Amino acid sequence: MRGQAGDVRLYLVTGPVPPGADLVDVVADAVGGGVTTVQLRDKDATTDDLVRLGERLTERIGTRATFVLNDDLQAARALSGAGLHVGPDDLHPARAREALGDDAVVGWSLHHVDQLKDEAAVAACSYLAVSPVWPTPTKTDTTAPWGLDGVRRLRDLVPADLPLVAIGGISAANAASVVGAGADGVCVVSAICSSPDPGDAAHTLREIVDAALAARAEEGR
Ligand SMILES: Cc1ncc(COP(=O)(O)OP(=O)(O)O)c(N)n1
Ligand SMILES: Cc1ncsc1CCOP(=O)(O)O
Ligand SMILES: [Mg+2]
Repeated sequence: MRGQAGDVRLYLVTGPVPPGADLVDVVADAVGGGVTTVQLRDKDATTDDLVRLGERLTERIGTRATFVLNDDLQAARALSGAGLHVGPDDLHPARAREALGDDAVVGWSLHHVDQLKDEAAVAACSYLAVSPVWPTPTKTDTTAPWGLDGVRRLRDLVPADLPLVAIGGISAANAASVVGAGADGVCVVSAICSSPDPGDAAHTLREIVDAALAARAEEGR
């Protein structure tokens, strides 16, 4: 059972915000600008920290965006309705599905094409993520970047009804090319979190993604 992916068109993964800015305000502005899914990611936070911050974030976001935790199943379980994003070195997606139930959003990063041979994992997921498309200073411990050819290759291999998002080095300058290559949504950290105006950055990205999805639909792809 895959659960519902929710709307993955513009997917914000949290990261460092400029000095003096509050992450909750940044995320709220970004959701106001058009972010459809928010992932709380802080590799240094404890489960308690994540739950406390998750409560503040979900209170501000309400039902305007899907909310997902990175890596931490316990934190996801503590936050009603939260989903979980895992990678191949984390909890297996089928275990996350069992723990969170049929309706939860469960996402899985694709680092290697061989991961698609794990049918139980793919079947448990609400979406898959091409990770990373390009190298990025935001996360340096990645496997080799897929590039746009990798996005095309994975879109051909992943079941057509399973949303495929893309992450890593994506900005307003290249988001359309990622959607053109077959991604159903783009995930960003710095393009929004490092922006002096996160709401405007999200609005610009959302317009680009929506236009690229519409162009793809018109071409019948
Ligand atoms: C949407 C999305 N895609 C990929 C990742 C990376 O996950 P992972 O490979 O497990 O690496 P960490 O984020 O845990 O460092 C992601 N978090 N979100
Ligand atoms: C969390 C994560 N997973 C793969 S790349 C990445 C970071 C993406 O950050 P940015 O959008 O700033 O390139
Ligand atoms: Mg992980």
